[in-house]
Amino acid sequence: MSNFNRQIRLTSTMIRGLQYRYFTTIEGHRPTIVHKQGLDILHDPWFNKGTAFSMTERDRLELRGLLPPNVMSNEQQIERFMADLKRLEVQARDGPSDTNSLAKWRILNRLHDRNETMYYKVLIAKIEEYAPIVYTPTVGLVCQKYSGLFRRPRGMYFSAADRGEMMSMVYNWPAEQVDMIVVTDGSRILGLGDLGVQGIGIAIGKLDLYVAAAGINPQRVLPIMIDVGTNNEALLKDPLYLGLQQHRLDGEEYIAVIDEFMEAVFTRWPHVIVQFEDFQSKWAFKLLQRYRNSYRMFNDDVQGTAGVAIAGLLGAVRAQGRPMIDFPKQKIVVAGAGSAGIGVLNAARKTMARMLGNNELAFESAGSQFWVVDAKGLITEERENIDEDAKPFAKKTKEIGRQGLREGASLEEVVREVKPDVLLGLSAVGGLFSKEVLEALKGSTSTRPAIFAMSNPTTNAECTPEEAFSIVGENVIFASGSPFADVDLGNGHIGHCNQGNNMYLFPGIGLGVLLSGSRIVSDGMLQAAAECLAAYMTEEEVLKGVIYPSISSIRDITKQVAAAVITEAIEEDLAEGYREMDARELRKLNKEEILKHVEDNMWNPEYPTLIYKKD
Ligand SMILES: NC(=O)C1=CN([C@@H]2O[C@H](COP(=O)(O)OP(=O)(O)OC[C@H]3O[C@@H](n4cnc5c(N)ncnc54)[C@H](O)[C@@H]3O)[C@@H](O)[C@H]2O)C=CC1
Ligand SMILES: CC(=O)C(=O)O
Ligand SMILES: [Mg+2]
Repeated sequence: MSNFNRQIRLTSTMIRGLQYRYFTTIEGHRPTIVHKQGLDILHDPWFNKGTAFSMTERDRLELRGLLPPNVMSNEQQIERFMADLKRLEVQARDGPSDTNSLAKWRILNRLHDRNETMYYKVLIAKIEEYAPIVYTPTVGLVCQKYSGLFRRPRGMYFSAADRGEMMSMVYNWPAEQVDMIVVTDGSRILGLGDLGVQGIGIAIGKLDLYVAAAGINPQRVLPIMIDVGTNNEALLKDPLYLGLQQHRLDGEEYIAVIDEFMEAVFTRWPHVIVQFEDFQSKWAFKLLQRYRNSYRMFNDDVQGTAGVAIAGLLGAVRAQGRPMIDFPKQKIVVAGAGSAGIGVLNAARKTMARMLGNNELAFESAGSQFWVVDAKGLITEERENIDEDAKPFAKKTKEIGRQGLREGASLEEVVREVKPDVLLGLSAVGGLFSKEVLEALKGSTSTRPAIFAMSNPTTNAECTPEEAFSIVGENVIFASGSPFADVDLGNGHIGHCNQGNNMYLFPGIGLGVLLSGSRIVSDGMLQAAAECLAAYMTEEEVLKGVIYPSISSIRDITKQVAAAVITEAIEEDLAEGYREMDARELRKLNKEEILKHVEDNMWNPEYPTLIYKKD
């Protein structure tokens, strides 16, 4: 090729490259019109790009001179930010500490308050590192200290003092459209109990995952705290506590507040989805039954946790080298009969019953596979004042007599006599799976017993992976609610620590419900989400004891879960569509197209080109 021809070819390649960049800029990053300039832009976290404003944009927005002259690329900006966080890691020579984690949370939170796009860029890119900061375990610490940490409000507060006002105050929120609300009354935050108004931290953390994992637009999420008081005596006495300093409302008064809140948010945003989070068990089930057929809502602790547990339990069966259909043969001991434990028990029983033929006999037979232990020991039909929700799982006196057990038997006794395949903890009691309990589990009839220490945060885990692998054996399957590092078992063997947390489902459930346009969240949609998560793991992975995916793939898992939820909504004739895709269009899509539709609707943190126009 002559030099001339080479030159022509090079030039046309360059032009094609330029055209490509030009067109992708137009297609992918439509300019955004802003009505502010100068410092007002820099102080608005939604539009602020900090040092990444280009020179032309600085001119357009009257920013010239308000920023240091060197324009940074996105990558350089993140590098500068990370250097700050890395310095903290070097300082923490003794490993992660609460002080260190809180310092990281502060740094990230400050980034959120000045540049939201970059905050989500960092969170998505480094989700493995920062999910434990914005979510469990650090979010627990943040909630405990929230009255001191509070600087800028994030979300809305509806209090018992706002009765009669909610329908109008909901219009104080600036966004015309809200897709996702996470609401708590702060009565049971993780395993940390009643934290009152400070519980808003968990709603914020969950919504950060909605943005990072499900690509819900951060301008359309709303964390909400319903402050009906607190029964936490320390907070009631603390002069710096930010919430209502009165005991919690109860009974009809409490329900009236929640009813008013639901009516207000659904009146302003009829398409919103409301996720109930960390309500004490006493109310979790009642509110779920009250609203689930009339509002687009679900309870994450009851329903999200159940789906994640089912996926893990099915994974454990596969890890034993058995087909999933053998699930109904598993003997399962559950420690904890609160919202999470009972949610898991109901879902696991239904799953087993379906596998056994889906009739009354199958349902009865499935029930006999569970032994439930709460703070008073084994629950049997002899239990006085038994909770209605726990009643279906109370053991028959005759049956447990044959097993050498009795009402109130200790967890250790139950594990020793039952020799279960699975020991699952949702008790909020750190260390409940003591040396004695784990020793008893060594007698399990399973080739590969599974331990789910699902309580949060880390200090509330029923046992650590080190304890599980060292006491029960290297073959054990282990999952915990909060993240733990894998365990080096020596000889090149690694004991894998799975994170069994509802974060693998709630973002996909929310996104799927949103895009399907279904007016309710049906059991079938939740089941489809759980099955999708279970099927995500390959045979090779589960045989290695890996029953949940790595959090680094959470955006992909969420996409798949959302697609499964939409597909089920279509099958159940519940899909009504959302925005430009109505129900008729949605029904025409095949599997691949549904996945693409989900992906196309996931928000990505990219700086838009800003153009100024006078108001
Ligand atoms: N990994 C995950 O995705 C999730 C984990 N959780 C965790 O589950 C835990 C429990 O949540 P809820 O059910 O809402 O709480 P809850 O307080 O309503 O229930 C706790 C249950 O544990 C029982 N319990 C207390 N002491 C016990 C003991 N010594 N032995 C056996 N049982 C005992 C209680 O009697 C009660 O039935 C929390 O730590 C929470 O963080 C909850 C939802 C999701
Ligand atoms: C993970 C979660 O939802 C909980 O611990 O309550
Ligand atoms: Mg929760």
